[in-house]
Amino acid sequence: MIKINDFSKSFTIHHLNQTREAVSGVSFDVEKGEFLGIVGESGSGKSTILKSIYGTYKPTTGTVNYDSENFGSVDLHNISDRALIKLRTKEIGYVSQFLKVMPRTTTLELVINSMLEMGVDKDSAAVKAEETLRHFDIPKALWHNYPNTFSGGEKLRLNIACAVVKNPRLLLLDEPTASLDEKSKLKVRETISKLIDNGTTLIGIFHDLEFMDGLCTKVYDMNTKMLEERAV
Ligand SMILES: Nc1ncnc2c1ncn2[C@@H]1O[C@H](COP(=O)(O)OP(=O)(O)OP(=O)(O)O)[C@@H](O)[C@H]1O
Repeated sequence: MIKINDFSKSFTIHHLNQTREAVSGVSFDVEKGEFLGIVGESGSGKSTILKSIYGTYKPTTGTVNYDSENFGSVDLHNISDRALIKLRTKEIGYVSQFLKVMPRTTTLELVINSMLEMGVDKDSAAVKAEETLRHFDIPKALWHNYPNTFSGGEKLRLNIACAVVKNPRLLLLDEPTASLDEKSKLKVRETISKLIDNGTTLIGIFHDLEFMDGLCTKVYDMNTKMLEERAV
């Protein structure tokens, strides 16, 4: 479903007039229904790879190919903005540690909107949104609040809720268990397990990959640049 070939990314630091290489020489592929974990030390370029799969960054060299339901096989960096938006709405989800808040949008509305943009009707979206917020232990008292005041863990749980209600074909997870307590981490693990059962393909960055033991089918190590199969 995803094929990354000889990927590298450099950033230009304009005020220093410098170019910095964030990552280079990365190649791997992920088949439909697999769960790839990316490991490596801080600053090794894990998030940069994930953001490039989401189309936020363009690679400096190499290609990122995706086998899309709507468009067939596409090079994610040679498609139109409109196609990329459609992929993000309908096919590819992204969970980061940082919540993207919308002005004057409550927590409940944020989750409902995630589904409305996919074409789900308003009543079904409202029912599913409440069910999902309950599942991720976001207290009802917070549903009508603006989430910009949420704690780190509440924001992360809301981010995951907004992504999973859309039932994406491919879900990118950037440290989805960072700052979560054991109970919330178990919820995330349970959710990932359900997504795998539903055929979702996942690529995730985890500091404690052991927590995903038994779920991860492959691990890419940024230090060795090796892809290793895992028994599940
Ligand atoms: N937009 C950017 N502009 C300039 N440098 C960047 C940018 N994004 C990332 N970098 C640099 O690229 C390198 C890789 O960053 P990245 O966030 O991908 O690492 P990471 O492995 O995900 O780190 P961590 O585990 O600490 O989150 C770092 O040195 C970072 O400073």
